[in-house]
Amino acid sequence: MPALAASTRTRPATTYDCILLAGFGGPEGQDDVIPFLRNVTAGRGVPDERLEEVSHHYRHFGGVSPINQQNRDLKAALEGEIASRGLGLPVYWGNRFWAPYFADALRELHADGHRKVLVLVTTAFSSYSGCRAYREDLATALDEAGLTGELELDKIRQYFDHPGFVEPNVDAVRAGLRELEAAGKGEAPHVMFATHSIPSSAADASGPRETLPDGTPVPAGGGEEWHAGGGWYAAQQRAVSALIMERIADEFPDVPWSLVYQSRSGDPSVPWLEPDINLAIEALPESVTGLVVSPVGFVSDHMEVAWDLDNEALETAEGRGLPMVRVPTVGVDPAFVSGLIDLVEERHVTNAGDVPRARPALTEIGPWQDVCPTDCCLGRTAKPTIASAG
Ligand SMILES: CC1=C(CCC(=O)O)c2cc3nc(cc4[nH]c(cc5[nH]c(cc1n2)c(C)c5CCC(=O)O)c(CCC(=O)O)c4C)C(CCC(=O)O)=C3C
Ligand SMILES: [Fe+2]
Repeated sequence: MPALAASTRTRPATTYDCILLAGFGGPEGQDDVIPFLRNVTAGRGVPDERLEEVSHHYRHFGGVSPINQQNRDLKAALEGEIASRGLGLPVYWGNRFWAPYFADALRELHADGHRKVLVLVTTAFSSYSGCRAYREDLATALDEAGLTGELELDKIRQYFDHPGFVEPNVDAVRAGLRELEAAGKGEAPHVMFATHSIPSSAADASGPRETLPDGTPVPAGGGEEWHAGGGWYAAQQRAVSALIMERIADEFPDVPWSLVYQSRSGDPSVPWLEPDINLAIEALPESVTGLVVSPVGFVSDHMEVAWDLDNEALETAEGRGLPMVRVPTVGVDPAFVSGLIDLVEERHVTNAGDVPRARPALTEIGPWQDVCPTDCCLGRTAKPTIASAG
């Protein structure tokens, strides 16, 4: 392309012609609850008692998970940000486990004439459940919609340490500590970063096995701090949690904190990431005067937050007379929305072969890879995926 054309352009070349917001999905009424849970657990051997137990969480809220409305709100916010930047990229929305399903969204965007899709996943960290499963399910959905080979699907990088994800979390934790202080409980606070537990084997297999995002080989033996215990999934979470605490140290220095896990399921004899948040709350020293819980592992205040934190963890804290403030997830915070569109623009330029944009990353382990190697977050079986190398 002639240099003149590039220099006179006011917006980067449009490499993609639409965005697909890829969500988890959730039930929207009592009749949806069991079919939704069967979708989530299909082929995983999750016992009926567990489905029964989880169905109560949803039943308690009228069978409605807040997650779909949260994704509708995020879609609208992304559309607003795209319009304000003059990017002209329509946003479609599809889910892994509830309508609108991925295949519905792919059929819709294909019928509208789109062919090059940039997928934006509603999870920040790297794991089978948070990255690869979305990529596998999109490959399956392409097949189901008869569109394999018709559509090109790429995915923005996992954004755990992108400023758009980090800054709202920093603000939230800071506000939580101020709230404890205002309530007279800020003398000896503790901060917990809560994230979804996953099987330890899945955690160990999270992220790339052979090649780091910058192309260098993964060190043998996993001796590096970032790779010690829980693979990349836990390493990313440790790094982001530490960063958030560093960011608030000007106002709240030396506040003790911990990374804890929630919502474990499956066979109790199979090891999952620990400690569970409830046990961790019980184990806090008597001297702690107040607890701030930040659900850093999630991007919206969906059921895992509304139930497992706002009911269960809160009850545990109340049980020992400990004031607890659960602070919000990024949701539709303008900084998060704008950060996601920065990530879209970053990819636009990269793929156009134009001058690469800065790839902001606030921890040493980012910026995360744009394209996952084939062995990244590998599950039990290697299924076809979108957006992987080779
Ligand atoms: C890492 C991770 C994320 C974060 C990344 C991401 O956001 O994707 C996440 C998010 C979510 N998980 C959710 C719900 C559920 N997760 C389940 C089961 C499981 N999650 C797992 C992991 C994760 N889950 C795992 C290893 C299982 C075990 C079974 C299996 O291997 O598949 C089950 C089945 C019942 C149970 O066992 O609890 C349910 C109902 C909802 C929707 C909430 C709402 O409705 O508002 C959301 C956003
Ligand atoms: Fe889950």
